[in-house]
Amino acid sequence: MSDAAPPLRLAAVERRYRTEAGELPVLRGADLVLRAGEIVALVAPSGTGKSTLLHLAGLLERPDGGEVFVGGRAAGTLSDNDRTAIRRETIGFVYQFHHLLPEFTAEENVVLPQLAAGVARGAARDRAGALLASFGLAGREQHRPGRLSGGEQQRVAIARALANAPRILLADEPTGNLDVGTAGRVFAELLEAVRGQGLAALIATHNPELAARMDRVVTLRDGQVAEA
Ligand SMILES: Nc1ncnc2c1ncn2[C@@H]1O[C@H](COP(=O)(O)OP(=O)(O)OP(=O)(O)O)[C@@H](O)[C@H]1O
Repeated sequence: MSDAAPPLRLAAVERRYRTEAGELPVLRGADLVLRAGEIVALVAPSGTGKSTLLHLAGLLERPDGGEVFVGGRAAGTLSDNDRTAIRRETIGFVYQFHHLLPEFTAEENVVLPQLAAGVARGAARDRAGALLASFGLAGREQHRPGRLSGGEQQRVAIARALANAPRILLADEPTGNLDVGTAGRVFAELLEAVRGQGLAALIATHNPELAARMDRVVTLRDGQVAEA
């Protein structure tokens, strides 16, 4: 991995879905560079491909054309196992709905991705505790998601995304499921964590006030990334 390379680069990325009505071209040559420490808002109308772009950027899917570079490595040439390893070690995800494992405690939800990355359980628990405390969740580590508020659940999901000290954070409407006041607070905490750790972030939101708190705003137009 080259230090000079940006954490994330999309080059001429294409994605088409096959539907009953025929082929739906969603991304048609999308280019995007995410520099180290840069927080970019992705603001575009519903159905224009924000989630699709985030899935491709996060190596959850492969593009139909073009290339995704993570830390300068072309992801298209890698095996599924290598892509999984890069995703686990380099990229953190936050979704609109927390997707926490309901039968596990808050702490376990933050510990598990670390165990998957080979971290010893003791160290993983220490890091989970510190992360949860940084999001105001000290004392709630042993609660299952069902016993936490929506804002608390989303804070645990953010802590989980940061568990393996990623270089890149990708978020799809991370506070879209919360009331306005809670959304504003959780979003501020998310940005503080991302800035504090010097991560590059790409965050899709429909909320222009939240977008204005980021470094740069991009949109999707005709299947391409454009400055907003
Ligand atoms: N697996 C799929 N198969 C077929 N069509 C899909 C699939 N996933 C997404 N689409 C279509 O692709 C387009 C882009 O979807 P996507 O979810 O990326 O948009 P979005 O900008 O994230 O929307 P929203 O803001 O509503 O979440 C939409 O028209 C959607 O219906």
